Amino acid sequence: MSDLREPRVLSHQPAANALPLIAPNRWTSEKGQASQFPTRPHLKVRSTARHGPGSASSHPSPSVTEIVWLPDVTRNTVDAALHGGVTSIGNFDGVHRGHASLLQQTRQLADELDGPAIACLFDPHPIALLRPDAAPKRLTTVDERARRMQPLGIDYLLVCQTTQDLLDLSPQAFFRALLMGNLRSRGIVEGANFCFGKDRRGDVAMLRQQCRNHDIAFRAAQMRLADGEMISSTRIRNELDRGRVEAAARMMGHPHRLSGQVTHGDQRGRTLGFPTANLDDIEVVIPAPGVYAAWADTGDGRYGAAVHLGPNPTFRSGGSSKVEVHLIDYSGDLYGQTLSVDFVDRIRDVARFESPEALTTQLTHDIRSVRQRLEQHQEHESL
Ligand SMILES: Cc1cc2nc3c(=O)[nH]c(=O)nc-3n(C[C@H](O)[C@H](O)[C@H](O)COP(=O)(O)O)c2cc1C
Ligand SMILES: Nc1ncnc2c1ncn2[C@@H]1O[C@H](COP(=O)(O)OP(=O)(O)OP(=O)(O)O)[C@@H](O)[C@H]1O
Repeated sequence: MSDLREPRVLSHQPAANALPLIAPNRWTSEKGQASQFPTRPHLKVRSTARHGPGSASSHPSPSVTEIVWLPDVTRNTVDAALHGGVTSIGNFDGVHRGHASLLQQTRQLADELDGPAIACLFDPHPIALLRPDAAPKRLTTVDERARRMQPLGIDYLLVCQTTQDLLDLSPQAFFRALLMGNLRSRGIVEGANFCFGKDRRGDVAMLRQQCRNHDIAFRAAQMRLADGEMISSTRIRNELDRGRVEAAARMMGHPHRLSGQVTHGDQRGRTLGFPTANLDDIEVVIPAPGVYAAWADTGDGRYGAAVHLGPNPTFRSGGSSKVEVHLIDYSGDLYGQTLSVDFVDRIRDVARFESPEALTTQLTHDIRSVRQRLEQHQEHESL
């Protein structure tokens, strides 16, 4: 059986904890006031590759996907470096295969027009303001989205603060404020189902017409399907809610990643022979309860991992739901660190065992299943 520990290589995707820390609510300054551009911190996502294979842009764009925060689309202006580029607007949650194909076309048109490639999203998710009870938990943080966009050649991720004023803009006013007034866009790329402006009244036909009126290039991206159905962030969330992490990964083109701070659990895991890192402060969707095969990234290395999501029904005190990670072939102290977990497959349901010994026997089987599954995954990845 091969060692599932992998040496740490500086890759295109640095570990989450390698990034500078920024306050959780970036739209609020320490005094509780919305801070004004350009005091907003810019987060640079570093990488070695620039615009993906075959790209030959002459535009002097940065070698990172830089996050730019815009608190008020109608009142604040962006830096001139973002002017005259190609823009694609959406939520880009999960940066799935449909988004990837759209963003690659954004890069391509930006190269043709010799301008920056810009992805633009709204934070918080508009539904959080419109119907707070229905707001979905996100698949990816903004930082993670930027990290995923870098190999696709996106120069800037513009994050516009969602406000009621912004949601009240008509499609025409939205087009004027953001795409003309602010970004001075020379090209726009969107998928066929794109809607914009108050009550989502603007559609692709209207956008195309507006672009024609203002001499802006417009390209409609082909919608990407999986199993005959359109890929969407909503569909991926639904798969994760059902524990189908493999189906979610197929649609995203990468496993679902969850990061958290390692905290103290009940200290029971080590007595069972399987110590676990308990994760807190998780900002993204947690898949359905169950036992999963995953890769865990400590910042110093990547390890195969058996992940337990849910309660510990075997123990009387185990009623609350937890995220527990057992790193295979690891010994060390992870308390206080950030740990990232990439979900590969679901192994089984959570069960109640007659005794701690029966649970330990099951855990031994689980680790074997996880190893096998990760070895297959590794082989598949290297093809
Ligand atoms: C791979 C794996 C599978 C697990 N499956 C179950 C399970 O089916 N039922 C259960 O009660 N606990 C399960 N557990 C959780 C253990 O009960 C838990 O790790 C133990 O109680 C330690 O808790 P602590 O980290 O808070 O000390 C599992 C843990 C791991 C790592
Ligand atoms: N499957 C897809 N193929 C190609 N483009 C897509 C696909 N899904 C979305 N897009 C396009 O990506 C841009 C961003 O879309 P957005 O992030 O809002 O989409 P989504 O994944 O459908 O999300 P949600 O499920 O929350 O509606 C839009 O132009 C949209 O048309």
